Amino acid sequence: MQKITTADQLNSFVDSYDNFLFDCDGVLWEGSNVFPNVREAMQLLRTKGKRIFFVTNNSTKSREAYLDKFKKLDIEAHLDEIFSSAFATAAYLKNVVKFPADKKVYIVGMSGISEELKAEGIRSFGGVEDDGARSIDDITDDPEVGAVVMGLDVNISYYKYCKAFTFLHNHPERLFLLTNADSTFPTHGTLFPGAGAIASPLITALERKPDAILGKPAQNMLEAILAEYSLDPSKSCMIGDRLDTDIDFGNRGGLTTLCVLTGVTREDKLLSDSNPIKATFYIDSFGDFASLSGSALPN
Ligand SMILES: O=C(O)[C@H](O)[C@H](O)COP(=O)(O)O
Ligand SMILES: [Mg+2]
Repeated sequence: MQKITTADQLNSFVDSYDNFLFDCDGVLWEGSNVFPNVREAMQLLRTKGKRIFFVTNNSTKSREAYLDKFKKLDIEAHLDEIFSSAFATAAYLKNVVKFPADKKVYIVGMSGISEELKAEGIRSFGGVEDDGARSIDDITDDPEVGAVVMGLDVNISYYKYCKAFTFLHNHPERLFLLTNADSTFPTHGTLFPGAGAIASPLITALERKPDAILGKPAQNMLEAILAEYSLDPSKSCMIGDRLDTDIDFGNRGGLTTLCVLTGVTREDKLLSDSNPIKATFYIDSFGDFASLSGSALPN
């Protein structure tokens, strides 16, 4: 695993690939805080004619909402470049499961999931509608439920767990899907519980594992991107901050991988003998693409 620290190493790295797939949280930004020189680094790649894709496990926003975020943060992005675990989950229900029209999905998560399901013509309920303090007294089963989908939910509650449990307990025929299983969420200058941590209480209560987890490292999104854009994996690089999602995702797909140290992974963890997931390369930050090549803004 080589650390990129010089202009020559960076130029040789960038010139070796045509396509760059970016994780978002922990690579480009933390919340709405764009890391230094990210805009300039992204512009450098686009100026060199590189194909850019964004592949996020964050299911709280739809692709449209992510496009708005990119615009607000002044980072060039196009809708067909954006892939999220909410999108992957909706596509899985539509194209793989062939989810029946007379069934609906109960969501524990945020608007990204309901909006992507709606875009695929799949009926859903719950999500942000169930936010706030609610009584569990009136929770009953609903025979129309065909699946429960869980993702990062910053407004999680016992009420939501009870509803999801009710729809899945003693109903093995109903699908239990996670948009992603990230253990932590890099935000507010620290780490908070992630989507995987949010799902654990329900998994424990049900004594049942999810039927599918659609985000990275699952290959669903990568297969969709490679096929849709006829990308050559050997000329493609996945850039991420989490080893068990981003880097594993790229390694499994035969891509080169670059780990950045601005998110959840620390250099000592990355380099430790106990770490089973190795990246091809690593770098302190994606913004170093600009600072090393001399196209960074002055501090
Ligand atoms: O808990 C989560 O959902 C993840 O921490 C978060 O969404 C990761 O997003 P990504 O780093 O894949 O953009
Ligand atoms: Mg990340």
